[in-house]
Amino acid sequence: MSALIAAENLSVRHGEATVLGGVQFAIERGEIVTVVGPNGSGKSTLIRALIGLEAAATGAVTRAPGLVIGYVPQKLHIDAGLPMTVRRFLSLPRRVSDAQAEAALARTGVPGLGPRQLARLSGGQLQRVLVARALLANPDILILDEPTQGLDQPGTAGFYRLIEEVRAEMGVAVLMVSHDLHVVMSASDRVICLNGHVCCQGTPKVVSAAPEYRALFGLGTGGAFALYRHMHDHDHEEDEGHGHDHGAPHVAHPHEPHSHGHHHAAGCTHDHA
Ligand SMILES: Nc1ncnc2c1ncn2[C@@H]1O[C@H](COP(=O)(O)OP(=O)(O)OP(=O)(O)O)[C@@H](O)[C@H]1O
Repeated sequence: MSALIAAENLSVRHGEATVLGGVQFAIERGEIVTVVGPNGSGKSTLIRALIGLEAAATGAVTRAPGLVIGYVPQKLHIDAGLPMTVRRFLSLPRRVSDAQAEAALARTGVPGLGPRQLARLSGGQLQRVLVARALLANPDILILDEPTQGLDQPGTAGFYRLIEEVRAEMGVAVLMVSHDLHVVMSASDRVICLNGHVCCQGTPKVVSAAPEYRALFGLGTGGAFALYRHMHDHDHEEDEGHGHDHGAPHVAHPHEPHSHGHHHAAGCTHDHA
């Protein structure tokens, strides 16, 4: 299958500084891929380059012909003095019917919010409204930059469950940036660990075991890796986790779980630039 979107040896510069170098990856239809990395590692820059808001200094971004991207920005700058209902916001930039608007709100778990003022929503409600708006374009891929920033732990876990449900229902691919390592590890098919370049990428299991990842995030065996393995070994031994409700993260078992079969990761590229 050809990729929906791919970065091929992508570099991005800001002035003299190379912010991203030699980035290589591809996202296939229906995948949930998460980008992790420390502050300033180029995550937002990568997202902006993928949607065409930043130019490539070298390399290229390729998109499947006719690709529709549903973009959920990191921050929405809402002027509190400007009245704007959720319903009106959902019709920007493209007018949608009341039925379409309500269906999108219901799908993202916030039915009936249409008449509410955008500026008065809670952080979690606003995120869901942003996803609802992105889904109205019927995208092939949702791209979200730190969608759970400012949400509490249950809010974050609930948001990731929503993303998995949307993927299962609509077959949409998802690329997101996140700092919520534990949830990322349970809710992503693949993780890309970024630090100015791709340190490593692959399944959560492979990435969390990679020395590059551990050096950046300082996780021992009791961290996200153990959590991920626990959930996967006990919840669904043989499948890839598509469409499952993983529930809230819980404490890992101390015993060593047996390994199981899905090692389809790209593995780690030892390409310290
Ligand atoms: N418009 C710009 N001009 C110059 N430098 C920039 C610009 N935007 C970002 N940078 C720099 O590029 C680097 C990567 O920034 P970016 O915002 O992509 O990182 P990030 O991984 O998303 O960080 P965070 O986790 O803090 O959101 C940083 O060093 C940042 O200071």
